Amino acid sequence: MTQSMRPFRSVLYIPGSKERALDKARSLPADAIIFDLEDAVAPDAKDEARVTLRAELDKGGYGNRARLVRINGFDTPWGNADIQAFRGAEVDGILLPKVNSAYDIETLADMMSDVAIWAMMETASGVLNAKEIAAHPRLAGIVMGTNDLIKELGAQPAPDRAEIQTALQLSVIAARADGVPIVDGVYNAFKDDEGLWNECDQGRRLGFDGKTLIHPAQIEIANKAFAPSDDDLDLARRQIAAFEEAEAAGQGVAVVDGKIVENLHIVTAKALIGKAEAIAALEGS
Ligand SMILES: CC(C)(COP(=O)(O)OP(=O)(O)OC[C@H]1O[C@@H](n2cnc3c(N)ncnc32)[C@H](O)[C@@H]1OP(=O)(O)O)[C@@H](O)C(=O)NCCC(=O)NCCSC(=O)C[C@H](O)C(=O)O
Ligand SMILES: [Mg+2]
Repeated sequence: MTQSMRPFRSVLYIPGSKERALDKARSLPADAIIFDLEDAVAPDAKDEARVTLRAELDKGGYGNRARLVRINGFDTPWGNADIQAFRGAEVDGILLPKVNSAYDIETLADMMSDVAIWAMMETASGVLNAKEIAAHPRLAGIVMGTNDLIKELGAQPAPDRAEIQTALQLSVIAARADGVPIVDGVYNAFKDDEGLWNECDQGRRLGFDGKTLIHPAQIEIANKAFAPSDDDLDLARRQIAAFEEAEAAGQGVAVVDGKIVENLHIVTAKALIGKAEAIAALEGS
């Protein structure tokens, strides 16, 4: 599946130290997995987690889910060993935490020549440099780190996320300007389904491709929230049919449900149908 068509509705973090969770993930319906060596793993478990995770990835069994490994930063005692351990591993990307500028991507690109690089957007500098980070030729995707961002801003988290709206939007704009996927941050209250749904809905309206998750129970909600609904698809098909009819009659505009439909709406409608087909292909694989 090409990067641009790959669904990223649900992106589940799994601590690299938890063998049982690493195994369970083989049967979970997440679109993508972040195998975490950073914040989900305690300092004294880092070395063992690296070995455990590499062995599990070598065993395989994760199907068509995108597999990203979140390494520790270069400025930590573990970053370099993580890079050595995952050279040549069967993964779809390496996720670098706390990226501040395109220089950080360049540094990792020099150390790992053959793997797609993803960036965590979770520092004030990173957000201010989002455009140059997204534009780096090796950058394949962006993950919001909203916990670290709130911490660094000294902000107070609120249900409407007003404190990070600007950062969320700047990051989406940067990702879209360079055509890379972007997924929203985690919802910490993993037993609060209604709160998760509302935050997924907000993320979808802002333009995110999906949401990062911390618990398997969150997958179904994110998959539903970020998939085109039956009503969306029905409207898209009716728009395409009406526009084709208008074009055949020599007109450049159609009307559906009392609203004008122009060529730009048809581009969106076809992209929506393409997304639904990519989801069906992933779920059927
Ligand atoms: C949050 C948890 C600590 C909860 O764990 P636990 O109490 O064990 O949950 P359950 O008993 O309900 O688990 C039920 C079964 O599900 C498996 N499980 C749990 N979590 C995962 C998972 N993430 N992936 C796969 N499988 C999982 C358990 O093993 C149980 O299985 P079984 O025994 O077979 O029934 C825990 O969910 C957890 O550790 N979550 C991940 C936390 C994490 O990754 N945190 C770091 C990423 S978030 C972050 O860093 C954001 C960013 O950087 C920022 O700045 O915002
Ligand atoms: Mg973080």
